[in-house]
Formats: sequence, C-alpha cells, structure tokens
Amino acid sequence: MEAAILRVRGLAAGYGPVHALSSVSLEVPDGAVTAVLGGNGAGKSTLLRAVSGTLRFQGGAITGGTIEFAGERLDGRNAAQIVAAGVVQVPEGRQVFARMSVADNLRAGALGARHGRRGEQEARDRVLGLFPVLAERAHQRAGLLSGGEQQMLAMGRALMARPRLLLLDEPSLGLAPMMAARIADTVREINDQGTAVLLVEQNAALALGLASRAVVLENGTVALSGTADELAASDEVRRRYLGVGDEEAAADAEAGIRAEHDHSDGRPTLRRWVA
Ligand SMILES: Nc1ncnc2c1ncn2[C@@H]1O[C@H](COP(=O)(O)OP(=O)(O)OP(=O)(O)O)[C@@H](O)[C@H]1O
Repeated sequence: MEAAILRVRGLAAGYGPVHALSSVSLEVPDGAVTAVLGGNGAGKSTLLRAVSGTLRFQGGAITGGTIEFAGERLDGRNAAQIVAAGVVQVPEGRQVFARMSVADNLRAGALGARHGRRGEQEARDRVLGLFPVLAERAHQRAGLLSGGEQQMLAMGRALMARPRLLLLDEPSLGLAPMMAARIADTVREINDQGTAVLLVEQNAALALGLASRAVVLENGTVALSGTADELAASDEVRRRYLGVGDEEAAADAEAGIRAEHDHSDGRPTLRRWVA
C-alpha cells in the first residue's frame, strides 16, 4: 500500500446531542481511490465534512480524535484553510451556484486556493479536458444543467482548487446508470492524473469497482476495512451492500468488480475492525 496522505485516528463527531461518529480510524493512500460504504445515517457524510472542515456549517463539530493530511493536522482548521492545504469536498447534492454561469462557478472554485493566474489556467484546462461539456455550456446558468452535468460542474469546481485529495459525496446519486458510469470513468481519470480520492457511495458496486481500498461504516464506526477485492468477496458486503442474494448473481457481481482490479490469489483476508 502506498504511503497514507490522510490519517484519521479515533475520530468522534456529532451534531449537538447526536453522536454521528465514534472511534473512526482510517488511512487514505496517496494517489489511490478509497471508498466509504454504509447505509443511510451510517456517518459517511459526517466523515467527509469532518475532514473538509464543513461540519460546523451543518451545526456539527469534531469532539475527539485527530485528522492528519500530508503530515499536518487538519482538525481545528477552518474550511478555507483546509482547501488551501489541498483537500476539497464535492458535497452531496452537487450544490452548484444555480444562478451563476458555469464559467463563474469554475472561477469560484479557484478562489481561496491561491495558485495564481497561471495555476488557475492550468486547472481550467484540466477541468475542461475532463468535462468538455462545461466549455460548451460556459455561459449557461448552472441551474439549467442536467443532474449529471451539475455533478460534472461540482467536480470541476472542486478541481479548480487543484486538490491533492478530492472528497466525493455520493457522486452517482440520482443519476441514470449511464451517467453514473460516465462519472465513475471520470473519477478514475482524475485519480490517474494523480489526485487521491475519498469516495462516499451508496452504489457499492460502482465504488468497489473504482477503489483500491474501502471501509464500511455502521452506526458511526468502521465495521469492516480491506482492499476493494476483499470487501467485494465478503458475504456480508455482497448481501448488504451489493444486493446479491443467490450464488449466480454473486459471481456476476464479483466478476464485474474484479475485472477492474488485478486480482492476486483470490483469498479474501477481510479484516473486521477492532477500535
Ligand atoms: N446537520 C445535521 N444535524 C443533526 N444531525 C445530523 C445532521 N447531519 C447528519 N445528522 C445525523 O448524523 C448521523 C450520520 O449522518 P450522515 O449524514 O453522516 O450519514 P450518511 O452515512 O452520510 O447517510 P446518508 O447516506 O443518508 O447521507 C445520522 O444519525 C444523521 O441523522
């Protein structure tokens, strides 16, 4: 496994009386895609918000533990400082600036990252290379884009800050399967270009196809962690998150996922997390 770029240790977080995360520890390797799976309310979004410093915008707070990015502590820093450090979140539901043009949304993404004009131009070239449709729609209001295009814009806006780590919250949510597959291809391309990705997804098949490692959150704690192959081979994950009931369907799902990975010996060594 590559060196970790993000290290979360014993993280606890909540919203007033609501304890959303407790004793969460995980490592995100540099340059790879790491997936976070889990059912509704498991704490996935809370984890991303804690890392990006946006928890307080939702009335939440970190109550314990540490978050370290590239050797520096992020917990205690505000959202703008965390963007400047190289971590940018694409929130669930896209949240593009609906009344602003596509071009202005992208411009807004570069604010605060302080990469200079040349850096901004390089970032824009990269974003428009990944999402040519955003160049075609540059002067259109963001609110008029389709759901898939808004997801592309939200990801493009985040990339304008030139993050080293991109946090993606449910990028496939509400999208038709073909558009979800296109978004997945782009996540792979973004990662191939050298950006580490922490991906929260309810679509476990899609997430495990993209990720090299994954964790499963249950009730605010890490229940399982391992390589994507190990998790994809786990009966528990297949039953609960891949929606696979019978053996034939299980084989199909696994074949689809394994096609994305170099599979070595095929023996799962899934680790049940002990906090
Ligand atoms: N802004 C908030 N105020 C109060 N409680 C919240 C808030 N956001 C989330 N919660 C609670 O925190 C817990 C974890 O929620 P979180 O949104 O992190 O889960 P999730 O795994 O992302 O679920 P989903 O897939 O439904 O978004 C849940 O009990 C949820 O009700």
